[in-house]
Amino acid sequence: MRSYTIALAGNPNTGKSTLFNALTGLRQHTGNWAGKTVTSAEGFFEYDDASFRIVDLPGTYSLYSNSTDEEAARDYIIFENPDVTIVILDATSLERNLNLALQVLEMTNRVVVCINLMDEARRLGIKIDLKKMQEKLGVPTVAISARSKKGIDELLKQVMLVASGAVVPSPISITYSEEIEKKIAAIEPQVREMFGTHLPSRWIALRLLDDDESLLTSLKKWLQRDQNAASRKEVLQYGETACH
Ligand SMILES: Nc1nc2c(ncn2[C@@H]2O[C@H](COP(=O)(O)OP(=O)(O)OP(=O)(O)O)[C@@H](O)[C@H]2O)c(=O)[nH]1
Ligand SMILES: [Mg+2]
Repeated sequence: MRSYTIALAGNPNTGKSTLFNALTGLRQHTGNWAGKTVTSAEGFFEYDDASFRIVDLPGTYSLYSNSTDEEAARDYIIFENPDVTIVILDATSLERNLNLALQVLEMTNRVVVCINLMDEARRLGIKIDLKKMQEKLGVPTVAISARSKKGIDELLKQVMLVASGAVVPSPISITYSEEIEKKIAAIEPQVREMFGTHLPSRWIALRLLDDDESLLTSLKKWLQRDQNAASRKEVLQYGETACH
């Protein structure tokens, strides 16, 4: 059976845990304030002959290093490399929520945008042009009401397409000022040389330009872990050859 990992990212209070519970049958706490997710919970479900591990990340407004929540969510998306990141947006405050979506899209193209609380938006008379949003963002975009479990099937269908590689999204790419773009162009090749294609080099170059100390620490840890993994592999290979 194929198995995939999904991360759930989004602003606080957008219904991530409600969706997580609907998919896994678990009971992550939900609700205003008291229900805030503080650590990443994980659960499992099956869909279309595949098994999915799903990680409910803490809600964040951004993925810069403003808090341990933001660092945890950022590190998960960058270093754990989930097959799909679902970004959940609150349909009633899309403008604010899209900020986080754009940040995730700079980190990975394996994203499905999920607009939740559609029932609430409808009640408030808010209309959302899904097709246009999908065109602009460049990734599959679906609308759901997690609390009443509406739209979940379509969401899973899109998640499966991205997870399996049947759909390879090409997200909107943000162009910065000439000055910043020049600096990115100078740094990015070195970043790529150091981290290969495992990590998003343009995004890392941007964070380095921003002097993101916490990301630097995480990158060092990752390199260490990676080097350890490489040397473990070498030892194992050596052991195997020695045994034959
Ligand atoms: N009307 C409506 N309310 C919803 C929907 N989905 C979730 N909610 C409500 O929104 C509130 C927040 O939901 P949670 O699932 O706890 O949100 P969260 O994103 O996990 O929040 P954090 O863990 O703080 O980031 C709860 O009161 C939910 O019942 C929905 O589709 N419609
Ligand atoms: Mg939660």
